[in-house]
Amino acid sequence: MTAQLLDGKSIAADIRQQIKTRVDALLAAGQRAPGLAVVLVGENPASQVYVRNKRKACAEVGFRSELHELPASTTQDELLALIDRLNADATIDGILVQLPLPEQIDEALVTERILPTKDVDGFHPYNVGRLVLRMPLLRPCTPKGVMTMLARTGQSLAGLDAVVIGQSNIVGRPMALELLAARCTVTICHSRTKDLAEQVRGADIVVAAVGRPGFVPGEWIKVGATVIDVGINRTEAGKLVGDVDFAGCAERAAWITPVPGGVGPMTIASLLENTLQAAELHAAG
Ligand SMILES: Nc1nc(=O)c2c([nH]1)NC[C@@H]1CN(c3ccc(C(=O)N[C@@H](CCC(=O)O)C(=O)O)cc3)C=[N+]21
Repeated sequence: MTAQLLDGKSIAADIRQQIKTRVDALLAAGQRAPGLAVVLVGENPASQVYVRNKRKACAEVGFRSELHELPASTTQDELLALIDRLNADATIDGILVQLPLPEQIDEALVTERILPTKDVDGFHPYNVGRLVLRMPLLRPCTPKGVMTMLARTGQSLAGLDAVVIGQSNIVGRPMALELLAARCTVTICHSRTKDLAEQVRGADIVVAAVGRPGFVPGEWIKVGATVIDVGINRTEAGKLVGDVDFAGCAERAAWITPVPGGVGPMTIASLLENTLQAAELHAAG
């Protein structure tokens, strides 16, 4: 392997340390700790793992977190009523409703019910619109975490060709907007893209967010490119693998993120940053 590792686990630990210092300063000034409410509906085992990791990270930096576990049979109105209560709760700065939700619940409607200043996922149309207009308030966590990692390579992003594979609302689209704001030339590829290999071959930055194990082979990677793997796929053996062929891509890339220990921990670090930012917004009134 020739690529340097973009070690999300270690960058995320740095960020937690910085946040903890700021929380300690808040507390020393007599202010309350930032508070995050996590809402988990149903019993998706992967969601339970993520939620546990998020709450552990909160505890580490001195945030208060509360978990609202609701049965899979929860109605949309019951969930909306909980969000209304959390919106009105002055000790709660951030509300995270873990996705996916059971099919009887409209995710878009739930997302829109969260106050934009408590929307620490950055999924509310208000926050999406702010990002489109290059005046972001709360930014989606995964793309924000990727931008933090890209900054750690020390390279200037202006003028680089970036290819984002995947066009989801939570990763691909906001990722493309972040890269565009950083003055990359951005291409969003998806299942109807005519020649994906050709697009990726020209890219200085490749962000893979497709949800298919090993989807991007090493032969597609331009020598010296930066490869960001957003995929989290669990194999039958219970192993966690990304969307790129790590060994093959690492032979050509200058920088690459591992899975696990790459984008995942950065997503959680960004959630902590957003929760602190929301607390500051709420303290300012
Ligand atoms: N409202 C909402 N917000 C989210 O941010 C959200 C969500 N719903 N639904 C599910 C996805 C997924 N997601 C991850 C976060 C951290 C890791 C993570 O820390 N991964 C570790 C491994 C964890 C493991 O062992 O499974 C790593 O990559 O090293 C993974 C995935 C947040 N999501």
